[in-house]
This record gives sequence, structure tokens and C-alpha cells, in this order.
Amino acid sequence: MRILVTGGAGLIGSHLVDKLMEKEKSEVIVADNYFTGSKDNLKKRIGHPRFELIRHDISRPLFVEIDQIYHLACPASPIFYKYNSVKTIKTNVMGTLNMLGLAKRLRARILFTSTSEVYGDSLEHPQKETYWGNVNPIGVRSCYDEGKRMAETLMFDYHRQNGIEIRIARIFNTYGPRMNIDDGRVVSNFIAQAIRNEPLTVQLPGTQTRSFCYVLDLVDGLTQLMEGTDTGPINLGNPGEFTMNELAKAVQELINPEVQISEVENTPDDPRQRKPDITKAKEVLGWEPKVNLHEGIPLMEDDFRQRLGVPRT
Ligand SMILES: O=C(O)[C@H]1O[C@H](OP(=O)(O)OP(=O)(O)OC[C@H]2O[C@@H](n3ccc(=O)[nH]c3=O)[C@H](O)[C@@H]2O)[C@H](O)[C@@H](O)[C@@H]1O
Repeated sequence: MRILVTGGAGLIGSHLVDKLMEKEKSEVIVADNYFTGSKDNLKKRIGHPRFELIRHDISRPLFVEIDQIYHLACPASPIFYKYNSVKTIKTNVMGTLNMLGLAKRLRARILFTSTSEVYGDSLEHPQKETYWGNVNPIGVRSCYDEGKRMAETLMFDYHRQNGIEIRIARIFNTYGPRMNIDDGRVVSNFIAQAIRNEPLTVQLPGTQTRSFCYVLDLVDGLTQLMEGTDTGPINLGNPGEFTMNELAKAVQELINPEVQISEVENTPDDPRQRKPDITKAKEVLGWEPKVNLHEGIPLMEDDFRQRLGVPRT
């Protein structure tokens, strides 16, 4: 089995590669343009005879011979995807078209990592897969959430029109070791700030919620979805819901009780509440997350301390 992972040098992609490489007969090809991914995340794989790393931007066609595609490529941090919004759209639309064209030529099964952002500033809580979302089509986040929505549409149209085997995961806020220290998302920001003894920047109002999923739990969900029979979309996330104030307190308590918490301005269109309904994932895949936030934060802290060169005192 030869498997292509787009965006395989990122947080989720690199952990997914580790899991895929465990199977003795699998060959893994990663395509990544390193816009947010890092070769460092794959360093223990480089040189392995069953592994290949290609610097490639998937908004351009890719000609490889493979059996399965995990299509993850796209910047995931709001700071990065807004920084080059047109590129974000190209990755989601042209990139997904290219991957679907590849899947069509080779009759390969393709899994697309969509996002909770397709629900936008949700008017339903928690979010079920049947909810169509509340998304601003012309806002600063639209490149990402509308881009992912369009990619889902493309997946289903290729499935209906060409019989392509598709799988769609809607991923809710993932965190874990290997996250870019300057990624800009909230868990990595707070952990890096706590280690550096800089104030934790809670964006106002601080009562907005997110549900954070540990990366290894998520990767198990992705492989189960790929190997199962359901097209999805299926929510993959941890239903434990926290306000940003609560997250800051948890980081303070677990990493640095002395660290200050400061309130800073928020950015436009920030979703107010987010929590996955994972009934479908439990029923269809028998999947649910195992690592809660209080267990996951210290695992990520270990990795950040090592990379920042700040041991526990
Ligand atoms: O994982 C998801 O489900 C999606 O959500 C993320 O977007 P968001 O949840 O806004 O990610 P963060 O930037 O981590 O923000 C989460 C919350 O923390 C707050 N925040 C962020 C950064 C910070 O320093 N302080 C802070 O309070 C934000 O205002 C927001 O309410 C990203 O769009 C995608 O990675 C992803 O697809």
C-alpha cells in the first residue's frame, strides 16, 4: 500500500506519518510546501526506505502512483491562513481539485481533513454533522472556512459524478507535541507564554469556548475513518469544552502559577462557542478521544520545554 499525505510535515500530518509507517508493508510519500510545516517533524523518517518527502505545493498538479491519499495540506492557524488568504483558497480549491484528479486517475481512496470552521459562528450547540453552518462568505476567515466548505463540495461531487471513494473528517481544535511554537493558536501561545513567563494573552471576551483534541487521539480517528466504509463527514474532536479564561487558568495551574493573564483585543468573526457532537464517530467508527486537556497539556509542555531549552525547575 502506497500512501500520499499532503501537508505531512505539519502537526497532524507528521503524527499520522508515524502511525502509517508502523505497518510494515506501507510506503508513505509526504508532499509539503513548508509554508507552516517543518522538516524537523519528520526527521526520524528521512532516509527510511519506505518514506519519501517531496517539496511540493499542491495547488499545482502532482504525478505520483499511490493507493490512498490523506489530503491535509492547508495552513491551520488563523494568523497563517489570513496572512496569505488567496494562497489558502488556492490550497483548498485547486489543491483539492488536483488531489481528486489524482484519486480519479488511480481509483485511489481520498480522505480530506475538513474543520469545525465549516460550522462558522455556530447557532447550534454542540455541533452535529447535519448542521449547515453560519459562515460569513466575505470575512477575513472566509478563505479558510469557505475554502474548506468548497473542498467538501468538490469531494462529494467527485464521489457522485465519478464514483471516487471519499472520506471527510471535520476536525476540532487539535493540539500536541510538534506544534509550531510560534503557530499563533491558543494552546501553543499559552504554553509558550507560560514557559517564557510572559503574560497569557486571553483574547476578549475570554468566555468564547473551544474543545481541544490531543493529536494522537485525532490521528487514530483519521485512520479509522480511512479504513471504514462511511464517507463522512464525521466530527473528530474532544467534547470537553473550555472557555479561554478556563484554558488560561489550566495552563497557569499546570505550568506556571506565577504567570500573569492579560486581556487583549480579539479578531473579527471569532466563533463564540465550539463543541463537537461525536455521536456519529462513536457509532460509525467506535472512536472517542482518550486524552483529556489536563493530561495533554503536560505532554505538550515537555516538547516545548525541550525545543525552547527551558527545563522544568
Ligand atoms: O481546529 C479547528 O477546529 C479550527 O479552528 C482554528 O481556529 P480557532 O479555534 O479560532 O483557533 P485559535 O487561534 O487557537 O483560537 C481559539 C480561541 O482562542 C482565542 N485566543 C487565541 C490566541 C491567543 O493568544 N489567545 C486567545 O484567547 C481566540 O480568540 C479564539 O477564541 C483554526 O481555524 C483551525 O486550526 C481549525 O480548523
